[in-house]
Amino acid sequence: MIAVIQFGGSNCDRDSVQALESMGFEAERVWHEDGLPEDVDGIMLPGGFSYGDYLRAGAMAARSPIMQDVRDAAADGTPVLGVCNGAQIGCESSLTPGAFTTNESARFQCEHVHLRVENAETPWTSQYEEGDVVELPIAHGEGRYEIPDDRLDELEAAGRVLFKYCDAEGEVTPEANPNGSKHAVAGVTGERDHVAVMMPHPERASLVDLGRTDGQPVLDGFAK
Ligand SMILES: NC(=O)CC[C@H](N)C(=O)O
Repeated sequence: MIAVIQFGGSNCDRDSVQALESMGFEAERVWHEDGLPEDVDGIMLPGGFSYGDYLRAGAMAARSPIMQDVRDAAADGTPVLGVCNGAQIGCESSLTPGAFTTNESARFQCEHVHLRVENAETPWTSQYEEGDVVELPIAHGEGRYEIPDDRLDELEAAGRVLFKYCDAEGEVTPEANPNGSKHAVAGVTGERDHVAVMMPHPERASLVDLGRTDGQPVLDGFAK
């Protein structure tokens, strides 16, 4: 069973469960105060506005006791994927490096973007080829990836950048970077690649009925 953790203000938990179920996974919403069930095969931190994004997006949810269970499960090899607010929570709880902060535009942005697959050898990207261009939706006000330059160089060298924002041809340009993320980073892995976070929403592009399935390969990472 994949646990989709719900905090006060999460709003992509139902969509995430629906997308995962449509792909044949067993998935359940888990209220954070109830703690992590024992029989968990995967953990998704869904999008939304946990605690109203007060302090910094994800900062308060990261301090919920369930996040220690999530870190322990991740250390034991349970796959963890944080999407959007879940990505912010992932970074705020040290599952993944860096931080997501206010978009360069200082506005909430809701649009479709192109992403280039930087490393196709992670559970979340193994169904793509390196350099593939994927189209996924974004919807965030605090999606600008920030991290010290030398740390980012290390991550890039270690293949820990999953996706970069790019144009339709796969070129990484300032114009194609919707939020001003450093090096156009849209998603990174933790120390081990079964833990990953990304700002774009794969679950919003995983239902055949909605006409776009570019996100399914990401969610399929839970099966790896
Ligand atoms: N869709 C979401 O998860 C919203 C992300 C977030 N809390 C923001 O606006 O930055």
